[in-house]
Amino acid sequence: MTETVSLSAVGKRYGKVDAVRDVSFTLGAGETIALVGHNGAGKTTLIKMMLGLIRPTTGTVNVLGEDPSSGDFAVRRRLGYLPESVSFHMALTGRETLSFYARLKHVDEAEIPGLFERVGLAPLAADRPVRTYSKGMRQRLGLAQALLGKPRILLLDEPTSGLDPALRRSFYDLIAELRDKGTTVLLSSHALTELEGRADRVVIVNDGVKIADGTLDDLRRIARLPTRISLKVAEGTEKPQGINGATPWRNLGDGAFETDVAPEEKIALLRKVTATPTALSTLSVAEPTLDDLYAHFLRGQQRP
Ligand SMILES: Nc1ncnc2c1ncn2[C@@H]1O[C@H](COP(=O)(O)OP(=O)(O)OP(=O)(O)O)[C@@H](O)[C@H]1O
Repeated sequence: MTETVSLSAVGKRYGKVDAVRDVSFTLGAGETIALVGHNGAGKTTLIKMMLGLIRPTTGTVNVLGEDPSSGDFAVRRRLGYLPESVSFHMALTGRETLSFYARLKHVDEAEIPGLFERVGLAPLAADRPVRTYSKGMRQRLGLAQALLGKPRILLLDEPTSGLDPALRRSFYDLIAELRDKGTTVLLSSHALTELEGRADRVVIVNDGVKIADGTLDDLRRIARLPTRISLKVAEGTEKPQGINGATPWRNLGDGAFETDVAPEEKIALLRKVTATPTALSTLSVAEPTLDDLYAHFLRGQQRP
């Protein structure tokens, strides 16, 4: 995978605050990465260093082969950024807003109508002042602004806050389309559940330090959290063999049972309980969620 962004031992200190400490990771072309962390964990600071808006106190940042804070405009043109709180000039229309950013970025304004379509802002909305936009519409205008100039790298800070479920879905469809075209997409978010299955990789930061980095499967392997198996015994049948075995099951009443099983024992147990399929009326297997993994890695870091 072609590397587009690389951070090596990066640190950022604001006065007495160590906002980021010794963080290293790389991002690749066509990769969607979730940057996850509590409020104040250092996510925005990391994004601003990739944009060249602030310089690291220690370490180096490399974007498309250049130092983004060197003032080289060519690199910044290839970056799209959606800040956490988008604020536009309320008196300008959506179209005027995008024209303004297109001129700033030296991008051909012919792109603008296509962008309105792409982010689902109707042509009518384009000519209305931004003050009449809903929060979701402003967010979409922000995304259109970030997409100006067909960036190779998109840095999106909390991009789906303010979007309703339907808009979130269309937002992620758009992200998938961009990824297929080779764009690097970094999404900073607290909305862990919606990132599952959408981000190729997850980078977790806490208190300025990177505490985990990998695909969801990698993180599951490292965390070794149990899988929850829940089932219901079909009425009038004997309990399946696996329920009488060594595994401790919680009896939830009404024929329902659940247990948490270690990753390496999961398949063998499933084999046992499904040996007589007619003995079960329901069966579900829940792998640890990104929320569970996040909590696990935070706990690990807090251990002395
Ligand atoms: N300009 C600044 N001056 C002083 N401290 C700052 C500045 N910017 C950020 N910080 C501090 O650096 C730390 C990291 O902040 P940052 O905004 O990067 O976190 P974040 O993960 O983006 O948080 P959130 O999810 O709330 O946006 C926080 O303790 C914050 O108070």
